[in-house]
Amino acid sequence: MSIRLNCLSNMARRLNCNFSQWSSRVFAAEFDSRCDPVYFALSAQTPAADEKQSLLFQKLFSQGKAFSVHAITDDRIQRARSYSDLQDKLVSALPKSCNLLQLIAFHPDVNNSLVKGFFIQDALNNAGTENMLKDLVKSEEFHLCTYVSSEDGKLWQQCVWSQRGKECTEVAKHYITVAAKPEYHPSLLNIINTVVYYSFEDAYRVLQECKECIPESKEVLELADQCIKNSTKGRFPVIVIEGLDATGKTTLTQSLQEILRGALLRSPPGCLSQWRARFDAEPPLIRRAFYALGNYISACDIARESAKSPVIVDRYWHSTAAYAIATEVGGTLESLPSSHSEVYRWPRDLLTPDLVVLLTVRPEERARRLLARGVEKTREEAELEANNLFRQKVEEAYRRIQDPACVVIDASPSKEEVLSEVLLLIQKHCNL
Ligand SMILES: Nc1ncnc2c1ncn2[C@@H]1O[C@H](COP(=O)(O)OP(=O)(O)OP(=O)(O)O)[C@@H](O)[C@H]1O
Ligand SMILES: Cc1cn([C@H]2C[C@H](O)[C@@H](COP(=O)(O)O)O2)c(=O)[nH]c1=O
Repeated sequence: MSIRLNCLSNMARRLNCNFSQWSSRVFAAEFDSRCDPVYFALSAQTPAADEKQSLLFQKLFSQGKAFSVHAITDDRIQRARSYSDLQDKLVSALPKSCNLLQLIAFHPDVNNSLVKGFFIQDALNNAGTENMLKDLVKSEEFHLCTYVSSEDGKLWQQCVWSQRGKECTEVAKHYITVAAKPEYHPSLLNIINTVVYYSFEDAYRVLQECKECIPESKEVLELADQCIKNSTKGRFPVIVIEGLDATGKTTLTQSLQEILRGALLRSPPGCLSQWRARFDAEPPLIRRAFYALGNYISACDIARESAKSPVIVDRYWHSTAAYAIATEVGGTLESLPSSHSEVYRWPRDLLTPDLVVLLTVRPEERARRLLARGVEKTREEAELEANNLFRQKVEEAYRRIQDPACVVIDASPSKEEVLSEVLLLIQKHCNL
């Protein structure tokens, strides 16, 4: 009995922590990934009704009844998974008349303060939508906001609903005001140690926290436990080949292995293959920790093999960080962290290769190669094809990673030409 009470009070504390700071958050609603989000804040005081406010209200509230839902538990694993579940539920359960947008809530300049959620505009004011959303908050992992206007329609308020016992109750109400656009896209607040991990321990900790809800984590952790920490390179060179899908990495790495009589490794390593699909289905916090640990396990193999021969690696840290950053950062290419941002730094405890080559291919040629190959695509690969902006973001993030930075090669020419150019680079950088 006392254990159950403890659990309940812990849960209340977890929920309260995010909730108590709710009214000091800024909100960003993403209407179009190519434009800036629409920012708003909350106020206990009646704000002045001016033109900026009415433009904001038009954008937010002219498309029918509006709602928002956020996953609010303090447990980061539970929050990330609840958000994913919420997305799936909303996509499948909301009526067609609803517009579903991402709505993030954050404290400007406070790292890891970002809470993800959704803003829903229901053009047909379906009564069922509100009931369905109220049902959702029953689980206590979420809270729901409804939006109401003053009688003259000049002001709007956000009402927060939370489950109290058997009732879904209104627990707070604030005016909505315009908020200034922050200096950096708010998604940058949650990059470090949320989608990009800079040490073995940080990635390891995430999977440890998942042991209960994802039993496969234990097996991945066991493999990670076996790898030697801070493994260092042997006397032979280590060459990493990076690039978007279908830029020719497999083709080139196989040729290099033959010519240099080296070992060919990849990240994530083969020993993790059986769990890859399982972790690909998890939210970024968990999925990216899996890939990060994959690099440390690969590093162990690289250390061993580079004592015997040159080592060629098909994808490594650059891929892990570039895909994570590009997926997480909303908005345009300009929203990416600036070139010298700490998000592009190399983890201090990860074995550093001698040379990293980034293969770039003209988009039309890449599309031709993807089509010619015709194998099954991951969701990300499909997105890369469909979404030119995402492709540019991944490639730009690759180019910004430092120490070691990658050497960019145009891999659009023939296989033979690409190979000889990379061999020249290897000679220059690795004394081979
Ligand atoms: N230089 C080249 N010119 C023309 N076709 C190429 C060249 N390099 C590779 N290809 C072809 O493009 C396709 C993709 O190449 P490959 O599998 O080597 O890419 P990849 O980068 O390893 O892809 P992924 O990351 O998705 O595994 C293959 O059909 C391959 O034969
Ligand atoms: C290594 C690594 C890969 N990914 C993603 C990026 C692509 O969508 C696929 C490509 O993998 P493949 O094995 O080369 O076909 O996986 C990632 O997100 N993070 C990583 O560290």
